[in-house]
Amino acid sequence: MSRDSLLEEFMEEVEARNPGEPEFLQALRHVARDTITIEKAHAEYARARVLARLAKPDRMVEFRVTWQDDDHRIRVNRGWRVQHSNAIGPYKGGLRFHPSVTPSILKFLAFEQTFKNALTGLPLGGGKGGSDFDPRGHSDAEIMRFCQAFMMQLTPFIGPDRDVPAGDINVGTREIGWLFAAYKAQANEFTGVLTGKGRSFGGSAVRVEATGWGLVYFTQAMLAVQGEDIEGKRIAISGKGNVATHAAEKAIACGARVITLSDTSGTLIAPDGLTFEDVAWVRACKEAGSDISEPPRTCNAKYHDGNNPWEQEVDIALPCATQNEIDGPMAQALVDGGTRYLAEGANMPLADEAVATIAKANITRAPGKASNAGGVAVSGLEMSQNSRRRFATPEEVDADLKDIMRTIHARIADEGRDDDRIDYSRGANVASFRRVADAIASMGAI
Ligand SMILES: NC(=O)C1=CN([C@@H]2O[C@H](COP(=O)(O)OP(=O)(O)OC[C@H]3O[C@@H](n4cnc5c(N)ncnc54)[C@H](OP(=O)(O)O)[C@@H]3O)[C@@H](O)[C@H]2O)C=CC1
Ligand SMILES: O=C(O)CCC(=O)C(=O)O
Repeated sequence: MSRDSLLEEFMEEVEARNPGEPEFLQALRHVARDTITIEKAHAEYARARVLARLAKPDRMVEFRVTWQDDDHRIRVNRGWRVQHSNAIGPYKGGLRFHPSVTPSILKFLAFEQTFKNALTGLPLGGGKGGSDFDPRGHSDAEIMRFCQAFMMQLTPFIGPDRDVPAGDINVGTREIGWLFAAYKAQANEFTGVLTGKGRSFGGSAVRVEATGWGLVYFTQAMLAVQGEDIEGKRIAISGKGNVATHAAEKAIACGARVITLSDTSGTLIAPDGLTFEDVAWVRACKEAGSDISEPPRTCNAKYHDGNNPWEQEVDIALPCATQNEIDGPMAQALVDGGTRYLAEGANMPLADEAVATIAKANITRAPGKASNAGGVAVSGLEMSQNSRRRFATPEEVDADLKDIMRTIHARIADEGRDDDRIDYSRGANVASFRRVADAIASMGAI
């Protein structure tokens, strides 16, 4: 049977079992396409039915989150935790609070997380969770009460050796503090049950910066293969959150010119490059819950309506906002603008049509499960620091982060090398699949 026939047979069954879950099926298909023949060729993997097992999360809990707003009215949201796989370590992955959150989105994120975490080389399984709660328009007190109510429901399912959540969209250090306090009060124990904590109560240095910085370290490794350097390169970045702003700052510090940042309303375009002060203002907008439509007079950028930062002439694109943010026409705009490298800061930021357009144009593309793994890698280091009860310095953590990103690059480049080009996506899927599959195949039928 050809690879395509094997894939279609496999996907047909999975699609029948997961109707109405397009994001989950999209992520699954990418991984299955690269690994289905590996499973077939490896008797132990085939016997263990690794792909069929990974096509279903170990467990998924859904709960009601009931909380009270400032007017004492009862509000009701939905919450979930998807525990995808603990084959190589406790479930690990972020929490997202956003009105777009659905079971399909959390299942795709948890699925990707299992493979990403395997690439870090650390003992971390994969999970993801969140709620359809929209923090926009709510007071700080309301967001705090929501976090407390959410953790009331989540507490029985997590623990430092069971499942260790962290932040994701709209869940930053502040929310982790409120979630941690609620867990601590209910469980009556102080453990490293969450990562991304404040430094004063067990958080790791550099966790806040790690995803964006790691993305730049990975990009530098990709460029080095071609004998190039990030200095002087023009970079388009989407998003205005944690990943986008820290990637922007690190890129500027390395001598690159960051031409864009964006949010759901519009895009900042700075033909000569944003400054550190500009990025700090963008971060302040995110923290204040405001948009970026009115940059200060000192800002190097002009604001444009519409969230499309991809029409500029740049060397490198770093999508750092959300899944499927780049569609086919946006990808074509990147091609037309001369982009040669794309590294994903967000999880699955390219729609299928965009993946095909970027591949056809021979743009070197790093998949999020590799290029944005720096965040969860430092989360893994935070877990170790919590267990040892000893903390590393920012310099030590940054050195470890660099080392992890370079090692991920080297492993997946090795796995994805094809004559004179590297298919980083295939490399990442195959390298992570082997690690998870080896563990699953060693554990019998459970
Ligand atoms: N935080 C982390 O450590 C990690 C995050 N990621 C991934 O990175 C991505 C960003 O996460 P993070 O930075 O933490 O989230 P944040 O909540 O800090 O920021 C997300 C930002 O993205 C903006 N945004 C959403 N959709 C779009 C869009 N279509 N176009 C432009 N901007 C958009 C939002 O704008 P607005 O303010 O208008 O809503 C928001 O400001 C997600 O895919 C996440 O899963 C991956 C690895 C680790
Ligand atoms: O640090 C973590 O555990 C989660 C990071 C995350 O959610 C991600 O990598 O997408």
